[in-house]
Amino acid sequence: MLHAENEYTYERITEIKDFIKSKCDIDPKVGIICGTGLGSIGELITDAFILDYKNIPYFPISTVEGHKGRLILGYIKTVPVICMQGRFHYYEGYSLSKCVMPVRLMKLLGVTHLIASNAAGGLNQDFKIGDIMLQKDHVNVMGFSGNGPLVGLNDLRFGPRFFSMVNAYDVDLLESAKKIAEELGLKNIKEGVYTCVGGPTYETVAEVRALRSMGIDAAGMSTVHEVTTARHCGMRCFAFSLITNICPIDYSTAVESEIHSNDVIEVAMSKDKDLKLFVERIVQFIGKNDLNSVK
Ligand SMILES: O=P(O)(O)O[C@@H]1C[C@H](O)[C@@H](CO)O1
Ligand code: HPA
Repeated sequence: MLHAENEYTYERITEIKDFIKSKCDIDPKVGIICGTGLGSIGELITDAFILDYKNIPYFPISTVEGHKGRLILGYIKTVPVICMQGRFHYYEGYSLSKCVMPVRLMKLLGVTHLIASNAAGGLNQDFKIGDIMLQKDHVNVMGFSGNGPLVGLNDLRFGPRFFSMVNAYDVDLLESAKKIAEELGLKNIKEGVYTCVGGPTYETVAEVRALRSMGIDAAGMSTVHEVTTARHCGMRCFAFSLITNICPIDYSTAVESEIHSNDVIEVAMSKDKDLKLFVERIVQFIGKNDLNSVK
């Protein structure tokens, strides 16, 4: 099968990078992607320089509720950061290579660490609404059919043609995040495997059962392709899912537990305080311990 050419070449993303550099002289080291309803993480940023996506050349726009569509550069506890207050999803009609363009932009701006967050449905029936699942791994179900962000010609300036996805979710960052959560007294921390479904539909009961049998703990509509792209260009990654609903695994309860996108946003926003503190401490940890560790 022939794939459409990726419009976001190295040269084009360099143009976007140069545009941002011409407006703002912050050199971000940590990139943050806010999930649905989790945009308040951006409020942590001081000396904030804010760009609406619509004012950045070649940038797509956010079309979903719960995603403001703003790029913020600034500092979290003296660590220079760049934050996407709103991400791009495949179901919005954007190709996966378009969805991940900002990750490559972050790389060209000097980012070494990515923190990705998302709202997700719990497939693991031991999970509860409001749990924070630290991602230890993912299953790239969209990739099983050859749909991935790196399909097409490879540009070695970003990374190699083939590479390992072992340690995609950096073990040291994961362990440190667990300790930070404990120190903060966050009780609802879980660990698990995430997958990205194409969306925009939520899962059928049969799909929940199938995904669960593959060892997947939470289903969402993002993150997998972002982390894949970040690893391709050598970033260290940490990701977490806020469990906004439990996916029904039984037909007898499926209808009464039917999910609505408003509930997703509401649950995400209700965890605002804990998640801001959590992200702040992780960024601080990276700033103190890890910034020079990227090979
Ligand atoms: O951007 P994320 O992955 O947090 O968004 C999730 C998946 C869908 O976009 C939306 C569903 O309600 O939330
Ligand atoms: N499935 C997929 N994506 C989601 C869900 C879900 O149950 N909840 C929030 N995002």
